[in-house]
Amino acid sequence: MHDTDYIIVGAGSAGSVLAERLSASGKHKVVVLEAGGTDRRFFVQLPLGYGKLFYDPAVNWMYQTAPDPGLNGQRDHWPRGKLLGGSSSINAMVYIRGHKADYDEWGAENPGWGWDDCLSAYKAMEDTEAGGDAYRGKGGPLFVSENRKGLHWLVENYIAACGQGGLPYNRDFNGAEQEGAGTYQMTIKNARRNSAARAFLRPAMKRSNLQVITRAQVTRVLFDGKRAVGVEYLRDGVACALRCNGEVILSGGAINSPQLLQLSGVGPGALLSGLGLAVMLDNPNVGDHLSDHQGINYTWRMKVPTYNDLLRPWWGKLFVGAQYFLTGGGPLAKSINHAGGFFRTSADLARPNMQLYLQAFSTLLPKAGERPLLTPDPFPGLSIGLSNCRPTSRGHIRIHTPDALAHPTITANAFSTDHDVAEMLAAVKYLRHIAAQPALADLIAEELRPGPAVQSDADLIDDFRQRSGTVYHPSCTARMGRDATTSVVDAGCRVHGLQGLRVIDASAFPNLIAGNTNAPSMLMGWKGAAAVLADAR
Ligand SMILES: Cc1cc2nc3c(=O)[nH]c(=O)nc-3n(C[C@H](O)[C@H](O)[C@H](O)COP(=O)(O)OP(=O)(O)OC[C@H]3O[C@@H](n4cnc5c(N)ncnc54)[C@H](O)[C@@H]3O)c2cc1C
Repeated sequence: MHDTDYIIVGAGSAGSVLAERLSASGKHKVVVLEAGGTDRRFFVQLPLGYGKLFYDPAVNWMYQTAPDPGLNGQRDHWPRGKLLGGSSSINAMVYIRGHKADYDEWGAENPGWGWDDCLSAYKAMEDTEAGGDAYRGKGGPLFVSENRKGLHWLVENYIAACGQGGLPYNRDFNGAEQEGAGTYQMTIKNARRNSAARAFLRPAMKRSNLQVITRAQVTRVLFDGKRAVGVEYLRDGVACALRCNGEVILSGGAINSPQLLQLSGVGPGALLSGLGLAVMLDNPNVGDHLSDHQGINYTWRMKVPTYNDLLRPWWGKLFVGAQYFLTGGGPLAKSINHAGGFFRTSADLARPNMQLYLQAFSTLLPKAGERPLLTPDPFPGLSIGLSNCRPTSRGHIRIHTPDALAHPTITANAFSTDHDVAEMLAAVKYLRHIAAQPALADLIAEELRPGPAVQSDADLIDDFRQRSGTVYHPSCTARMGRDATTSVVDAGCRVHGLQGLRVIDASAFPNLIAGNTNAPSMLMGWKGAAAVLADAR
């Protein structure tokens, strides 16, 4: 007998939920191995601290993609959380579950993953500030803030402009309908980030049957025949091994889970043997089907003050700091995206294919020696961003060395299909359509990016290839499916062809959902845990 029943690799969105669920009964011993460290850091807890985590290697894997022809040959920066809570500890905290049709697509091939099943799991998971109803849960472990108070006043103008432009107000994107413009609900509680670690892992860490080991990077899954029996990991440079009685569960996220499978001999056989690795299972789907949302911001100089005027000067920083600490309010207590929406680029579409983000500030001009995106501009600026919901471009994750500490090659292949280019072109035109409505147009001084000179289709396309990038939702790299020739795990998240090994995180999404991916990653943890426990009986 070994010291633990389950080993969970990664304490991110899915791993935190899994750890809580698997340890809840007290019957099972669970060990979580997390490559990063604690989430008890000021800028992790402070909601608007988000910007400070973007390039911080202390909490961030800081991946870079291979040069991407779809982005004019540029490499894209891919932040991923490397700490308790994983990416839910560095993300922008927007809480979106996706469109119900996304889940019906999941369920068509994977029993138990259709909308009705996923809806009841979401409802059990949630504690929605706005109150429970047919679509929303109340009393669950995950508090979701309503985010209706203390918003920047330009949110009202934005929602009014969308209405004038034909996109009506929607009170709850996670309710009956996704389409419309409105405010985003947030994983923020009492003015602090409500990561999966805070909502799930930390309360469970009080249990004696759950052990969380930080700064422990798993480098390989150990097998006995075709059964996973443990892992090897590095902790402070020391090689360690851990074996389990039950199962090994990979929750390292959409980049690391396929990387770890490949390092363990599970993946494209020719690639692995070419690197001198023994092939445990030849499955070319491991690391394949990489899906991600691409986004771009349009930015305007405004005639009226925005958060730039408050967040840039020293006196403004002092003011918002005092406001936060004395009242728990103000811009520091919120995400950068107060509002947003979902729209269709063509009336013929059955459901929205684009997502909007309103930011009542702009970050076009980095300070000398500073990375972009960190400092508000020295003039009143406003940005509206958008990202696609169901891109057809697919990339892949592949190791290029047996060195487990090296980052894998990320080939994003952004905008590599005509479909994705055409719908993004229609979408950026729609942004200008919204900005041209009186509720916003009367307040706009000029368009700064891309600027009025960019008008032709060719120039608009070149602009988004030049300026767009990931909106941080890589998924599907160990995708779920019935057929082992097109997928990696089955509907119970079990790796096809092996025993005792599951992948439970965003890599296991059968398809990318329409919206942000923290909620569905936690859903993976919630429903994945139920599958593990069902098999333990
Ligand atoms: C900058 C940013 C902004 C985002 N904004 C939003 C948003 O506003 N709303 C939203 O819904 N989603 C957002 N997302 C996406 C969302 O947070 C992720 O999709 C989700 O957190 C992924 O969950 P996961 O469990 O798959 O992986 P993660 O949460 O990334 O967890 C993986 C964990 O495994 C650990 N790990 C990896 N490899 C190993 C290893 N070998 N050994 C041990 N541990 C390992 C990692 O350190 C990490 O803690 C954002 C993401 C980022 C990066």
